[in-house]
Formats: sequence, C-alpha cells, structure tokens
Amino acid sequence: MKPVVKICCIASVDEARRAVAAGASALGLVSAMPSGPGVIDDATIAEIAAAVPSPTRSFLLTCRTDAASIAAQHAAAGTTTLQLVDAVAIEELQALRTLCPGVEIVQVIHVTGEASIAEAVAVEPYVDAILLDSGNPALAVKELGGTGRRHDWAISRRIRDAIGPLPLYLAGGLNPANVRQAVETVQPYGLDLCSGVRCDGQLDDRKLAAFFAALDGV
Ligand SMILES: O=C(O)c1ccccc1NCC(=O)[C@H](O)[C@H](O)COP(=O)(O)O
Repeated sequence: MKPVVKICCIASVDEARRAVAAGASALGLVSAMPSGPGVIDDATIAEIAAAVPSPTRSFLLTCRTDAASIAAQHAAAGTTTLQLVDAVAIEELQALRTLCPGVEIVQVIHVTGEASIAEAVAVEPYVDAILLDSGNPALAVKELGGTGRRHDWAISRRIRDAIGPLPLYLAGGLNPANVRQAVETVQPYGLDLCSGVRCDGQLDDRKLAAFFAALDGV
C-alpha cells in the first residue's frame, strides 16, 4: 500500500494549505527544540492547527518529556496528534494516555544503531505509532529532527518487522530521488519529511510535486 505523507516544519497557514493541496495527509508543527531549522512559536502553531482542514491531521512536535507539561502544551496548540521527539519514560506515556484521551501518540526513535530496535520494541505497547528519524539525542545540544540525513534503512526495516502491525513512519533525509528505495526497503505506513521539499527554508511547490510524483511510481 502507498504510504501516507506527513509534511513537517510547516511555518504558516499558506504552507499548510499548499502541502495539503499537494497530497499531504498530515502536517508537522515544531515547537521549541534544542536545535533544528523548523521551530515556530506556540501562537503560530495554534493558528495553523486551527486552519488545518479535516481529515488532515496536525502533529504537535514536542521535546518535553513529562506528561503533564506535554498535555498542557497539546491542549493549547489544538493539534490532533502528539509527536514525542525525545525519549519519554513508560510511566509518562501511560500518564499521557489518561491526560489526553483519544489523542494519537507518536513516539520518535532516532535510529543510531542496533540498540534502536530494542528501544522501539519497548515503547510499542504504549503508543499509536512509531516514527523513525535520524537525530542524535546523545549530543551536548540534542539533535531531535530536521537533520536532512538518512539513517541505516536496514535497521529501520528490522524495526518494521519487530513491532508487528503498529503504524511506522519513516523520516530523515527523504527526497524525490530516494523515496522509492526508502519505501521498497522499509515498507513504512507513512513518510515524514522537512528539508527534502524546501529551498532556503521555504516550502517549495516544485519539490513537493516531485516528491508526490516519485511516490506515485512506487
Ligand atoms: O525541523 C526541526 O527543527 C526539528 C527539530 C527537532 C525535532 C524535529 C524537527 N523536525 C521535524 C521532523 O519531524 C522532520 O520532518 C524530520 O526530522 C525529518 O527531517 P528531514 O530529515 O529534514 O526531512
């Protein structure tokens, strides 16, 4: 089945509309992060989320790790989905379920090596989807996304096979030239990208169209 596409680092209502028109079924709104090119302020996140037409989903990307704080941020943002870009303790994931009933929770795993497989398997029972990305949370200034880098898709495929039917998104350096190989290798439920459809930080309609055209051929 052809993967759904989430366009991330959306920075304005205009970018949101253009991404949806191109074929995106989800949009990513990046809140305060230790690093990265896609961060926008909380007021802009709420403005864009309110303008996203149903059934398009709006993902709030947060690096917070305590349930109460994440739930408060999500309520203020008005988004449909939570994307946790840093590791969150199991007890906090359980608390988040109670605090945000009905809200889809997507946990990011940064694929840094074989240990990432066990990390994904450990969180699988507590989340609605896993998103594999290419950050490096071990750095002094954490990298938690928007790197434009690929990771080892062979490990991503092993994670796909290890977590059973749970939806799996693939992110990290995806672009029109490599998306076909990415889908054939990993067989993800969804694709997520930021830098591959941008020029000088701005969403680029030609790159967007090229990405969806490349996906049509998969
Ligand atoms: O873009 C950022 O600044 C960012 C920072 C911290 C966490 C996530 C961030 N971006 C959101 C995403 O989920 C990206 O789509 C994902 O990391 C892939 O980015 P890219 O490799 O540039 O396609």
